[in-house]
Order: sequence, then structure tokens, then C-alpha cells
Amino acid sequence: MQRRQFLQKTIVSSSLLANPSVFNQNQTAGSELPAWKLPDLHKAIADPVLIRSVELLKTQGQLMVVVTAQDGTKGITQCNERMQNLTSLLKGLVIEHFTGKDARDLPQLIDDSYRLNSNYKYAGMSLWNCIGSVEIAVWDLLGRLSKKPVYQLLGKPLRNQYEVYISDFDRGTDTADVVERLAQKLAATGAKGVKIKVGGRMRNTPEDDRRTRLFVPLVRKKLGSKITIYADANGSYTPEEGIEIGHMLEDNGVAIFEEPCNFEDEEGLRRVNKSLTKLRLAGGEQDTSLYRFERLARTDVYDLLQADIYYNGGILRGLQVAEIARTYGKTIAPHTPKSDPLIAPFWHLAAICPNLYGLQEFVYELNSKPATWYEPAIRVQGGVMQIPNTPGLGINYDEQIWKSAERIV
Ligand SMILES: O=C([O-])C(=O)C[C@H](O)[C@@H](O)C(=O)[O-]
Repeated sequence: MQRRQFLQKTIVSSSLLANPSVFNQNQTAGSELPAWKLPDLHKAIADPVLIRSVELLKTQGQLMVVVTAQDGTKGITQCNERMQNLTSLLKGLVIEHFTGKDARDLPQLIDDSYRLNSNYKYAGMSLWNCIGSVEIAVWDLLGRLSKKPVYQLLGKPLRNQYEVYISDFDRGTDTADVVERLAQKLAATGAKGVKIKVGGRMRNTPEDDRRTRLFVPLVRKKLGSKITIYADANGSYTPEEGIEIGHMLEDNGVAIFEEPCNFEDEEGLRRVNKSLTKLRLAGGEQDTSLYRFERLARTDVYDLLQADIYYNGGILRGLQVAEIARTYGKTIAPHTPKSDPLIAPFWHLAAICPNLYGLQEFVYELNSKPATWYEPAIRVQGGVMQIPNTPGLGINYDEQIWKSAERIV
């Protein structure tokens, strides 16, 4: 460990020990942790932005959060597939903390949604996914009202594009077929990296194990030595198995090993990380506690934190995870296996985040056609995703889709 890192670790840990009270009246939750320095939204937008309503609508087979301001301006986000099972939390716990409030007080509204009415008792992905979906729609609203891309409200832009890897979910046993499709996806997008699945997802049957040991060398052989390979176990292994498979991955030049063990087994994951010298260990997609992210970074459970922007409560909390990682000399690569409007909040985090690691996640289906109900078409060319510089999140929906929309909440 370098001296600078050691000092940073000591400073953060001792300030936490000196200040263990999470629910200090004057603090927002987690505010004693490293935090993203958000520019003053009251300066960026001179007049109050009163939120008239927060609705959950269904259209095009998707759930959408729509936040409407007093003047009728709307902020919109598509919701991830978890939301269909979380609507009672959204309705019963979250919406009231945004309606009638000034959207420029967004950090406070997020904290109120967690802290007030004992909502924190529901803390975890279910609550934070609801808060995050509203947060993201509010950013779209603020961006549209100020006629700026969201990233300009969040901080200083550092990039207007990023390189992607193709994230593949196929755990099929016809490994030659899976590898062939991977090669076609790389050829179609120009991406220089892939993420493949190893293990069986929270289990490792003999069949899963056989497949993994055949599949990884085949991917390397077929795609060649220049392609970056990430391997995602989705929590399949015991620590011992994780170490063994990790060595096999290292022998095949794999760069990242994601969630080798159950994501809750911090000690097991730390052991795997300690035993592997060439690989970086990555994880955090199910995690939603900023204190836990701090511990995951400080105690070297992971080298790379992968908070999901929706699951973890929105763009600001994603940036806070980035700051926590940065304090410990670590990087982030958010979990974002998307190729539709769900990718939009990530664009804005990517535009300003100083410690983004390597290639970023993108899903590409062979022969997919651009959707007709929003623009721009979300595509990668030459392995690169351009970050739109249009107002809000950068997605414009066809007005027609709202005519047939069903109101869910
Ligand atoms: O890192 C990833 O992209 C994943 O782990 C993908 C997963 O399949 C995730 O999206 C999920 O569990 O639905």
C-alpha cells in the first residue's frame, strides 16, 4: 500500500469512528463519507422548480417515471424491470417526498425519501431503486428547464464519449456457438472488449464448471489476444472455487473477475482478491449502502466498484460511490447492461467522473433495429459511445406514446 493511500484510509476511517452518528439532524445520510461536490442548483436555475406530480406510466411495454413541473415541463426516465414489483414502495413511500417540492433541492429530497417516515427501514435495492428512478427523472426535468445536458449541472465535463465492452449474458452450453456470436457482436460494434458469464449464477453445478473451463480458453483463442475479457460469475463460487477459477482466468489473460462469490460474503471475496495478483476484482451491482461501499473499497474487497445507478438511488449516489472509490485510489465501472433509454443516466455520470475504469458496459443484440418511439438511436460505432449534448438526459420520446399510456401510480 502506498503512503498516500494509507493516509487517506486513516483519515476516512478515523473521521467515521469519531462521528458514528448517521442520523444527525443536520446531516444528510452518509454525508460524513467522501461526497461529490455538486454545484449549487439554486445558482444554476434562478427560479424555483415546483414539482406538480410524479407518475408511473406504462407505454411501449415499459414503465416510465414522469415528473411534471408547475409550468408543465416534464422530466422522464424509463424504469428498469425491477420496478414492476416495487410500485407499492414508489407510491407509498417515495412520491410524497418529491411532489410540491422545489426540484433544485434534489439532494435533500433524496435524503428525505430515505430518512423521513422511517423509510430507512426499507433500505436496500427495493427502496433505492424507487428513489433513484424519480431522482433520474428529476435530473431530466432540471436539464430540460435549464436547456443543458444533465452533466453540465453535475460538475465539470471531462469527456464526450467513452469506449464500451459488449456485455453478453449467454450461459449456453454450445460454447462454440456463443463465441461465434460474440465475435459477430464485436465486428458489428467495433468494441474492443467483452464480458462473458462464468459459473451458473449463484451456483456452480458440475455442468456449469465444465462449460466455464471450456468456454474461457475458447473465447481467448477465437477473439485473439488484443480483446479485453471481463468474466462475470454472478456470485457462483465458494471462495476456494473462486480462487481456482480466478487462476484459470488469469492464465487466459482475463482482466476483470466480477462477483466470484455471493455479493454478501465480503470476507470470501476479500480472500479471492488477495489470492489473485493479475486480475482486478469487481462488484457492487446489488449494493446500496454508501457505508458498505466505503468498506468494500477500504478493505480491498474489490478493486473496482460497480454500483448500478438505478438500484443505488440515482446519479448523485453513483457519483458519491465514485468519490468513495477515488479516496482509496480505486475506480468505478457502473453496472449498466443496457442499450435503451435506461443507459441515459450513465452517460451523464460518465461525462464527469474522473475515475472511470477502462471500457464501459453496453449490450448489443445481433440484427437489432433502432426503436421508433425515442431518439437518438442508441448505438456504438468504432467501439465508442457518444454522449449526447442535448438538454436533460438526452432522450426525446415520440409524443404519440403518451396517448395510449396507462397510469400505474
Ligand atoms: O454485470 C452485469 O451486467 C450483470 O450481472 C447482468 C445481470 O444479468 C443483471 O443485469 C441482472 O441480474 O439482471
